[in-house]
Amino acid sequence: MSDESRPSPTEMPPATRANTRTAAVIPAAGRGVRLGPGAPKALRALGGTPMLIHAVRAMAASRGVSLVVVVAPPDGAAEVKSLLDAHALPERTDFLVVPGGESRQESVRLGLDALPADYATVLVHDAARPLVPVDTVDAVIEAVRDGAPAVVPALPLADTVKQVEPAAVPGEPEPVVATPERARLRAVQTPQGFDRETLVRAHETVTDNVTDDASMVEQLGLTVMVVPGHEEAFKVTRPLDLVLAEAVLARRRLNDGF
Ligand SMILES: Nc1ccn([C@@H]2O[C@H](COP(=O)(O)OP(=O)(O)OP(=O)(O)O)[C@@H](O)[C@H]2O)c(=O)n1
Ligand SMILES: C[C@](O)(CO)[C@H](O)COP(=O)(O)O
Repeated sequence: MSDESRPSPTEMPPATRANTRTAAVIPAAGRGVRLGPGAPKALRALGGTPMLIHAVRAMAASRGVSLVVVVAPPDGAAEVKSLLDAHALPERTDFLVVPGGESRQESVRLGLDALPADYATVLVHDAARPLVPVDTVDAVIEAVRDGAPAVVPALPLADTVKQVEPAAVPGEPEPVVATPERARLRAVQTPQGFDRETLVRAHETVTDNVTDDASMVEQLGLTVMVVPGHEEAFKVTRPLDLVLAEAVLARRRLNDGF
């Protein structure tokens, strides 16, 4: 629905208006094992500021997001609360901090459990994707509000992908069993956007441990829609990703003149 055809908030009946509210859940409870030893990944510095603060700002930059729920490392909720207090964040946005769980799936569920009743749209955004541009966030929200039960931002792949028979011994050559048609493949990012009831049902129904919320909705038999992702929404997973993130941030600061 375009902005012109959507009723303005004051024209909507109260129930509908309340139902358009969007909250962002940020799972930030991971250790970051693949990044190497150190503090939990979300608390590590990027351009001198914790990665989590960048991710929170990226969500709060969208005028569609009025609540951010940060899912903190299990023993780090107090530290995360202090960090949010210490950094400038938009006044129009509310913040909640809850302790996370053993898996990403559990952390997201704990974030969902903390949501007040009047949020009908939920974004789930990795703290490990600190540089997602606001246009990507807005595109995901728009597609959910237009009626999709689940929306993911995604990019076409740069590399050909092979499906293999995994080697019994790591590092040994692996036989290729298929080459999926690259034009039909997409690399999925976050924020992923959901009709809240759908995401809650997915988390209640899917018991095998999956890291991608949208794939849980697929398991319900519902269609997940894809909107264009962004190169700068990459996930900081390994050490080289942190080098790239520092470079992207430095370029932004240069372009912004500070
Ligand atoms: N128990 C967990 C595990 C992961 N996450 C979050 O899920 C997001 C995506 O996970 P990933 O990048 O894989 O982070 P880690 O699990 O920390 O990474 P690793 O597998 O390298 O330890 C991150 O923001 C991470 O903090 C979480 O909230 N709770
Ligand atoms: C949700 C996600 O970021 C989509 O690409 C991804 O599934 C997270 O996976 P990870 O195993 O936690 O890195």
